[in-house]
Amino acid sequence: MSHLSFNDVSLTYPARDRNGAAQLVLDRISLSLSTGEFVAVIGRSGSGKTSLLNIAAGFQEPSEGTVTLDGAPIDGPGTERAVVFQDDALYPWLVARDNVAFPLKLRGVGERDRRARAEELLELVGLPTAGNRRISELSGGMRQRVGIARALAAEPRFLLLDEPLGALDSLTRSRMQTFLLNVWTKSGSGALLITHSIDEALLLATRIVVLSPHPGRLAADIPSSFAADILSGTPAGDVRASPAFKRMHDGLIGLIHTASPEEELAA
Ligand SMILES: Nc1ncnc2c1ncn2[C@@H]1O[C@H](COP(=O)(O)OP(=O)(O)OP(=O)(O)O)[C@@H](O)[C@H]1O
Repeated sequence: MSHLSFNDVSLTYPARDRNGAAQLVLDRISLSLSTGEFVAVIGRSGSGKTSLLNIAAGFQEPSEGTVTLDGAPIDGPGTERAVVFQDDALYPWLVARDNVAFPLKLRGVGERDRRARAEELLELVGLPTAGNRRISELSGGMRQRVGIARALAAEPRFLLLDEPLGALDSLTRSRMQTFLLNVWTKSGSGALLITHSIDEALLLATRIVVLSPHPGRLAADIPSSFAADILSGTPAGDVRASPAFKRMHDGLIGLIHTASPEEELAA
């Protein structure tokens, strides 16, 4: 089992100009994520969710504290942590298969092996016949699946997901939530999901972390069992309709309220 840990992580952005003030965005965050866990981070806009993910990805250095992978400090991006963004960021000049195979090419995997692995991954994400299709011929949901397949190609220990379903229509988003849950279970990785949707956090996560804004502080870290219900076959609609789900949903809204009373709530 692997562990990705934030140890007393703070982040301050410098003042934008001479008259501005430096901005403390994350304040002493300590949080650990293991493979086999799915942690969703929720909180008001500006609470530092994306900054937290960027630090885990190695795109942004913390001002204080460290992020460690199995005890060793990370000092930049690495193939053991794959990132999926809201915007799929695929290479439009490559067909779907070559997009998925790209990280393998970087690793020096031979053409035949990368092709076979890319086909396997496309099958895993439910696109067994899309290998030769151009990115422009794929729907938004299909593109996100290709993006997820590409993220899985390097066999990362952790998937860092920044609103990966945020740009999809609500029907596609619901389908993709169940899909993402299944792919995550099969991959054996750990997942860190940034989402604006409390509903999505409840359906997918084994733990829900709430950040309070200005500066971002850890307001709550709560276990959740609805993802296990979905994985054992309960339809998402039934899970959502259960009194326990509604109670937890209301509880999280209350928590975000308490953490940021002056602001409007997430949907
Ligand atoms: N590169 C940057 N330079 C200066 N300030 C930044 C930078 N990136 C983000 N910020 C500020 O840091 C704060 C946290 O931003 P961040 O994007 O991490 O929050 P978030 O919770 O993900 O927000 P949202 O839900 O709106 O995406 C915001 O006030 C933002 O304006």
